[in-house]
Amino acid sequence: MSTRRPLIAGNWKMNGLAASAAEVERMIGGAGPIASAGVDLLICPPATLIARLAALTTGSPIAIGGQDCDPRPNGAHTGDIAAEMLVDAGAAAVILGHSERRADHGETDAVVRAKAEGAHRAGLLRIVCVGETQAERDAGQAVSVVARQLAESVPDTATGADLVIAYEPVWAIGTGLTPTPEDIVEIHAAMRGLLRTRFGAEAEGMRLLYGGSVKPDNAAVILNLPDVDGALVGGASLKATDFLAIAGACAGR
Ligand SMILES: O=C(CO)COP(=O)(O)O
Repeated sequence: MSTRRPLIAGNWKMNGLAASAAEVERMIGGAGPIASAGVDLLICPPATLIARLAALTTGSPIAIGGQDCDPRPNGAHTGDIAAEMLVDAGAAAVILGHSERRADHGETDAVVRAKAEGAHRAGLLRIVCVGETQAERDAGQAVSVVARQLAESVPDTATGADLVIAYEPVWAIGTGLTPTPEDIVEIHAAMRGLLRTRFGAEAEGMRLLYGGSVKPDNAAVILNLPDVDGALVGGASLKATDFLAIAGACAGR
């Protein structure tokens, strides 16, 4: 068993209104034993809820994060949010390069890398997402696509303490489909190897999350795989009971 602290992170995507605070209150209510078992918990709501939920979770085991940030610290960029603003609102982490942003907003590896530099400047934990499409997997390119994204999206400043990678195969997101355990192990082992080659001993501290249709009923199998240090959970992170069940499966490893 590794010494890395597992992380269960929830990505709420474009979901959540002020009333969602009640769900987070329920999460706080069940988080104690999970945190005591050494599992880190993070919820990444839409930007509009960061300050509210950061205030709510202060003193609890649940941290709050953003879902994106601009690379620049401030300026005339209407609608964009700097990493420093996420910190100011109470965020401790940020998700970067999610496949939905890569697809919806044309984010390239170079853009994701610049955003990760911005997050570093602001002192945020960076969760960089990688993952192949169905067509890429069918073409036998899953490992090479992830290797390229890892090489080009992760900045040289990455450390074990401030970089998390989330492997999220695009075809597994929101579909109820997941890779086989063997396929997850193959990708995570490849990622660990590439990070070791590039970052040496720092790579041992970098947490590798799996994401894509993680649910209470598959969490235990996935979270017990080698080099899986937690999960990035979409739909199931919107409900306290599901999120806590997944995190509980992690605590029980
Ligand atoms: O994209 C995801 C998390 O970032 C995964 O979403 P689902 O868990 O809803 O498949």
